[in-house]
Amino acid sequence: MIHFDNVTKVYKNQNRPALQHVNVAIEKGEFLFLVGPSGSGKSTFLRLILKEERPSQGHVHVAGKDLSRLSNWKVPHLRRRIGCVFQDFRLLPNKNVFENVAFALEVIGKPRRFIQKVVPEVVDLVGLEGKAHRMPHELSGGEQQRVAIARAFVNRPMILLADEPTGNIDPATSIGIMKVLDRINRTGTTVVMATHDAAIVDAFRKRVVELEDGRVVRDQSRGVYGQAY
Ligand SMILES: Nc1ncnc2c1ncn2[C@@H]1O[C@H](COP(=O)(O)OP(=O)(O)OP(=O)(O)O)[C@@H](O)[C@H]1O
Repeated sequence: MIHFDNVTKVYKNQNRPALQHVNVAIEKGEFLFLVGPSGSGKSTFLRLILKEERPSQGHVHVAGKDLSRLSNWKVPHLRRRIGCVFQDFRLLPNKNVFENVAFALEVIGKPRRFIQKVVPEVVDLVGLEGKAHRMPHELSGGEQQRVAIARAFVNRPMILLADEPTGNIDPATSIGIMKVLDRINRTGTTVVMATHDAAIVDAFRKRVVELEDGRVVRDQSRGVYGQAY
């Protein structure tokens, strides 16, 4: 589903590569934790999948397509098939839960009847039943992140990218967020989650790819956050 083929990324005016000779193959339906210290290249890895950045060397393939050969006009189509969740939720503050999730479908022209049907299903899936009419400021951080996940998933993307989704959330609530991501993964969506959250990584025992100075230093199935000796 996602293949990094000897990918090196050097940003303009930087000497040190953000990623160096990265080879990672992520298959359809996998759940992968991307870990590593600040500045190790995790966000760069995610941005390359979205074609927000281009590799300086090597190739990134997503869903069988080499992104370097993907025309610019096809990039919006690629991004539509990839849901994104961020540390800071990024909800529209003047829209309620239903409207925040519905908006993701409105902007891609889905019919109103379809929106009325699928939004409540996804709001329930993320555990916000009964809260569709709450405004973001009436929700806890964990609940706001659930809305952001619902919005990212409502179009049934093939891939969900999550960049530090539990970064602003207390540990107990983070477990709930992880369970939602796990539920989404079980529907067949490939999930890539960049995180510093050792407790989460240890509790969920998924594949772990660790970056250090832009290099893959570990690729372990059912890993834990620190090195398992
Ligand atoms: N747009 C950019 N221009 C120049 N350098 C950048 C840019 N984005 C990232 N970098 C550099 O690339 C390296 C990797 O950054 P990246 O954001 O991918 O790391 P990260 O692992 O996601 O860090 P964090 O956990 O702090 O988010 C860092 O040295 C960073 O300073």
